[in-house]
Amino acid sequence: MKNIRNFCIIAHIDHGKSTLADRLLEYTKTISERDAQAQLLDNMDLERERGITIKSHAIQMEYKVAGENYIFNLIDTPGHVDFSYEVSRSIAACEGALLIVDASQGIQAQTISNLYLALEHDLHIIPILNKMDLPGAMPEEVKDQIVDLIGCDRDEIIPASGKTGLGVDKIIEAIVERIPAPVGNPDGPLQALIFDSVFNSFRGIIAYFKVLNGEIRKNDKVKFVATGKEYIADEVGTLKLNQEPKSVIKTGDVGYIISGIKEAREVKVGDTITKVDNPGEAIIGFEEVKPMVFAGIYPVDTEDFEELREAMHKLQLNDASIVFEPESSAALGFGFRCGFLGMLHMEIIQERLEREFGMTVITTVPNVSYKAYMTKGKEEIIVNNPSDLPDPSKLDLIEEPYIKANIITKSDFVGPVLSLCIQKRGTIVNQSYLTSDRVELVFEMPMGEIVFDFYDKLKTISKGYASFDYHQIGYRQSDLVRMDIRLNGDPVDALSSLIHRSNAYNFGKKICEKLKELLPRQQFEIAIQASIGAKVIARETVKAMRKDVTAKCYGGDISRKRKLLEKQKEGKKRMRQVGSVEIPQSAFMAVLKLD
Ligand SMILES: Nc1nc2c(ncn2[C@@H]2O[C@H](COP(=O)(O)OP(=O)(O)OP(=O)(O)O)[C@@H](O)[C@H]2O)c(=O)[nH]1
Repeated sequence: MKNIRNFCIIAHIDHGKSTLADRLLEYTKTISERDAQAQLLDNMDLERERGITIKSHAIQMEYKVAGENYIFNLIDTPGHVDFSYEVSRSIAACEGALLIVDASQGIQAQTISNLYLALEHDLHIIPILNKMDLPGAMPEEVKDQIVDLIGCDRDEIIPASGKTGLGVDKIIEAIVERIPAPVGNPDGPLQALIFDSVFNSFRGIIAYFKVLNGEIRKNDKVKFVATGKEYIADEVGTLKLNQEPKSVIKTGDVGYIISGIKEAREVKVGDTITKVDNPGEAIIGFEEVKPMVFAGIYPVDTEDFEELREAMHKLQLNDASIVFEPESSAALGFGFRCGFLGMLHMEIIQERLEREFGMTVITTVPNVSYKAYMTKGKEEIIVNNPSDLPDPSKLDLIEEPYIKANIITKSDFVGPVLSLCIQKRGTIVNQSYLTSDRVELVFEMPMGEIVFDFYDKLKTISKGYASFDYHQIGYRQSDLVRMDIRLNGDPVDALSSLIHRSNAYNFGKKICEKLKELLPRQQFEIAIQASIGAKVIARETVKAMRKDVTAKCYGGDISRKRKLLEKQKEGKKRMRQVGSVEIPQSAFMAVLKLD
């Protein structure tokens, strides 16, 4: 145990975590340079393209220092806020963390939030100044920031470059010298923390764990505490480039278990593995991950509903964090109301549906999860879909989730960032200067306001010089109303939204204007209205027009005429009918992109 080092790498997105991890793997000869495809740790296609580590992974290295053999377990953590619970469990499995800061960018919002998580778990921090090879590197300035942030000595900071390999030897040395060995009782009852799981189509779910106490052997009868399920440990082993089966994984070490589990839902990150006889207690800190953002997903072609259902089920096999239930919409037909960890997670699912299953889908306006309390009996109702909101006359109050947002930007942009946040109903709770021209702003704001376009706007107004991170801080009462969109009097359920009363007028007006642009003229006039209850708050009109697609075909070429009519029919399939009005698919997406 004394020669094991468990550590993770924490960094803001794109500060070079994966690249540096590759260098460590090469240096310890865990992989040869030839094996090192662009970035080994991100092995999901989508991840590589997006350059975001979506799922955390772990890999073991062996290295000899001063005649002694060491085992390094590197636990990779996802960098995006949507996956923060996974980050916290990965961190809980470590004793130390490499804190990577891009020398040309300095400390960013996620550097800080991940650092706090690491400090909460008492990890030893090794600060690393990465990308020293860049001409824009500002080592002295960024060192100041790091010293200010974590209160370390200046010479504890290791200058490095994932590109040139600078500093990798120093990092290895520091891992051995500065990160403490794991502690635990090898003779105690088994307690192993699950920090991740992956799906393998041949072997089922593979759970990654760290043994805190006791040991786990092949063929042990084990129990997963939170789910209460029992399994036989068909295979345990360590994670090298591939899985290496072992007969036992002992206290302090990291490994994997395969036990014939078919569904991701049965393996919960944060759960404890113990033995059926002589069980240990659950490790504290387990939380059920809850979806934060909800949206409807509908097949473009209504006939593909069953196919979509199958695809969703398959996705759920390897991504337990997505939830869905069937719903139907007058405008869109049959589909699913899906819950996601966040906006990025939602985009990923949408993309996977397209790529892996060839499904094109319509996604409705996303919303967060609200709590409504009835006047009668104060009954609490969870509202994941605006159309589920009970009649306002029967409602006592509505609550919405709030977040604490951390924004780091240049001092030039403090004004615009402040006004954006205030416009999004945020209140500032702290403002502090990290250096003379970098400011950290802390806001409390409704989560519903950031699901739309907050991040894009923030990037635009700050010319890219703002980083943003958040965590939830509970529910607060709010003056929320349901706004409906009507076309010639018929409500389009898929366009309903829950919104703060003060924003309703503006938002309603914008949607109506946008729809006016998007609705093709039809043979009658179309009234587009935004309403709260019976009260109309905005209105636009699309004038009537008779569109004769064959008008261009003077002359009598019948085949050409037929072709045009066919084309029109094909187009119609992609339209949705509400009452008498046809709505193009793009209209459902367009509300997401309101300026
Ligand atoms: N010049 C230079 N570029 C680097 C260095 N390290 C990484 N990069 C580049 O920076 C970009 C981001 O590197 P990654 O290793 O993917 O960053 P990451 O932190 O793992 O990113 P996420 O997984 O998205 O959080 C890539 O284009 C790398 O090629 C470095 O030391 N010097």
